[in-house]
Amino acid sequence: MASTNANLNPPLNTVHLDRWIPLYRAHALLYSTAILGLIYHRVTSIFTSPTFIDACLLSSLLLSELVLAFMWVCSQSFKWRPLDRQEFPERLPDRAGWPKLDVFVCTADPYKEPPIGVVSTALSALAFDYPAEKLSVYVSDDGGADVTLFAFMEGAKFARHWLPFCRENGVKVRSPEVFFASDGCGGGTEEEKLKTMYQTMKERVESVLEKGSVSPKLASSEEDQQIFKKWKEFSRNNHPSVIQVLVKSSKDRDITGQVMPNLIYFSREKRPNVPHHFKAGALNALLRASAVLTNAPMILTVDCDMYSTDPTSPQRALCYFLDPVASAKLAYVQFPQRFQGLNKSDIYGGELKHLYMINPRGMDGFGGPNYLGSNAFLARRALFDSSLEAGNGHDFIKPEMVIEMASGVAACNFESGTKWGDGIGFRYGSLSEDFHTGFRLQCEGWNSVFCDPPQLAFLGDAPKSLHDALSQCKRWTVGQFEVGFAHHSTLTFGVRKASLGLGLTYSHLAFWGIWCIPISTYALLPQLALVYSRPLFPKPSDPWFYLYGYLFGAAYIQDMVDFIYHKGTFRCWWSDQRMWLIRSITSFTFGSIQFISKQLNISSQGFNVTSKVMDDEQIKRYDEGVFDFGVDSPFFVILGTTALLNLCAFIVGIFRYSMVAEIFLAVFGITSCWPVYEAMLLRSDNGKMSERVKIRAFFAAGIVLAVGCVLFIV
Ligand SMILES: O=c1ccn([C@@H]2O[C@H](COP(=O)(O)OP(=O)(O)O[C@H]3O[C@H](CO)[C@@H](O)[C@H](O)[C@H]3O)[C@@H](O)[C@H]2O)c(=O)[nH]1
Ligand SMILES: [Mn+2]
Repeated sequence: MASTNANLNPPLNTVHLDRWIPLYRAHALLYSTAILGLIYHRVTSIFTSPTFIDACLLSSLLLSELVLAFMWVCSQSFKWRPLDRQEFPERLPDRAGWPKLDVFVCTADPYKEPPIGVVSTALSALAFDYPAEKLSVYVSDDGGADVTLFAFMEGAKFARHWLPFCRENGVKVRSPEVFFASDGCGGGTEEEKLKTMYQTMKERVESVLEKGSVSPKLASSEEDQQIFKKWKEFSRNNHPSVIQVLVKSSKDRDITGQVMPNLIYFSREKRPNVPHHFKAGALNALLRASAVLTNAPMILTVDCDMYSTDPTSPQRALCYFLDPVASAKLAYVQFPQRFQGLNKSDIYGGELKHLYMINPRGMDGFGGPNYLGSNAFLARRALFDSSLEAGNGHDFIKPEMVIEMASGVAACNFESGTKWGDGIGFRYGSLSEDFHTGFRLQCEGWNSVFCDPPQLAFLGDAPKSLHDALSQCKRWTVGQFEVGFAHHSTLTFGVRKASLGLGLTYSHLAFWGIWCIPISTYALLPQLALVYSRPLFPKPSDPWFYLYGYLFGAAYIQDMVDFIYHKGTFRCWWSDQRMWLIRSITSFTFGSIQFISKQLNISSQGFNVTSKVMDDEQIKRYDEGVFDFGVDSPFFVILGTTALLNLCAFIVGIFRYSMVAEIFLAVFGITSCWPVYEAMLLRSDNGKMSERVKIRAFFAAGIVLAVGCVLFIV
């Protein structure tokens, strides 16, 4: 299929179906027959099992296999009709016909997200190759931090030099932080001058960050001084809305006299005891405030660490928004999230290739990818009809009045009694507001597009410590469950309102967390069976043995081929699958527990922002590909326990030849747990596992063995 657009000749974009689809489907057919065979075998062996305990043990394996089968069925829709798209920005109409663009950069904590990094991200968007009078960059500061505002005041001054420099030298990566950390572009003395300017600004910002507040002396004007004086009474969760227009397109010029885009600092009002709904709340407040100020029909959301690496990416998005057919119900154009500085084997699977590259292509075949929170161009009208809003894009006619109006809509109680967060704007009720918002939009009949051009568009930071990576995944697990188990569930509502294919893909993501059941079972039960010599799987002489072998082998091989086909390497695939196992027994397990306690009102945890700072030693370890177990975390206790049990099973059961399947699982467990043994027994650096964690792991392993003894022997 090559669907071209009849109205436009030549088209702005084209779509092709993946050429391997027949192969995927043939394999799916074969594999599903094998799954049915396995379930049949399990059920019959349960009914013919000699004792009640045997029946229970086999039933728990059956439960695990049913979960795996459910996840497999859902995942098939990613493979059913993946799409490849191509855009032709050179065919876009004249710039005069382009819509306005508002960019939202979110930050939440100056100590976890260094302000200078946020400024660099914002500058990379400010320097987009886009008509300056149509572009506005907003930074949403949920940390309500004066140092962030200070950093942006400095950044605004720097931008006057930076934008023309990028334009004149054809710079691609327009984040100054990244540009100056690299070799630059051979821009001569001008480049040297800018580098010094940037370094000075960075040092000023960092010294303010160290001091903890901006002394009014640092402010460059009387007016700015007044602003920082007010901050004395502000705290993170108790302050009025602050809106500062730092660069004003209608008035400010860069050093070459050219028009500049708007740059606006924004921090919504926050009060204790008024729920603020984390990032979704911030985006909604900004959605309203920006409607008053600039009201661009196209919005780009980026996380503070996701800078642009291609100044022309808005033009790619336009290839869909200006296409009369594709744009009719288009809610967003999603670019992939890619990450910088991953080590060679990507030990923590930070690339998340399935999540950010493979799955969205698959969802595109059914109406579009989920919204990934960052790197997405959204149609404002899909989020809310801004013509209803007071103000409505005043282009700064009466500055004081307009700012007052914008502050009014950013008030913390503005939303009470309205449909904001439920039907309008970014959706509340899930810690994964991006997942929830995309899902609901698609259920309402909106489409999306996955735009993955050969030229990288955005680059960001992935967690580079094991604990951070697992905590982030735990938050996602809770957030996705909140969508999966909601009244408007992905499985029921999604399948009905969006489509079967899309409903299943969303369900696959929403129910990730239940992978903890099969993986934990497979990581413990066959190993106990091996220790106590009580087979759970068929012997190699039994033909059913080969069915299990096929199911395991084919799943792994398909995953590996898929990974490598999508520009991966074998080593990275190995890390990716190992991290999936690690996440399953840690993040998914704790996430599930947290979700349940939240439902039962026992406890609830908010949005724990991922830290974007690390100390030098941590960075060195990461770069060398060495795992970091250096914090006391319950995640590591579970990992230690699992590693010990697999080792123990292997040592005790190595000669039980009739239990080949169980021995294989133990060996597989040991191979996957190798970094855990190193951290427990062989290492002496600060990233090793602490004594406390080790003792707990040994203790827990002992308890599991004792329980196993009761189950298998008594
Ligand atoms: O109360 C909050 C919490 C977070 N953020 C911002 O949200 C973004 C994402 O936060 P981060 O801690 O980096 O979360 P990640 O898990 O890395 O982010 C992924 O997952 C989030 C949902 O869980 C999405 O919002 C993100 O776009 C997606 O990249 C950052 O820019 C934060 O500043 C806020 O603005 N307010
Ligand atoms: Mn992030």
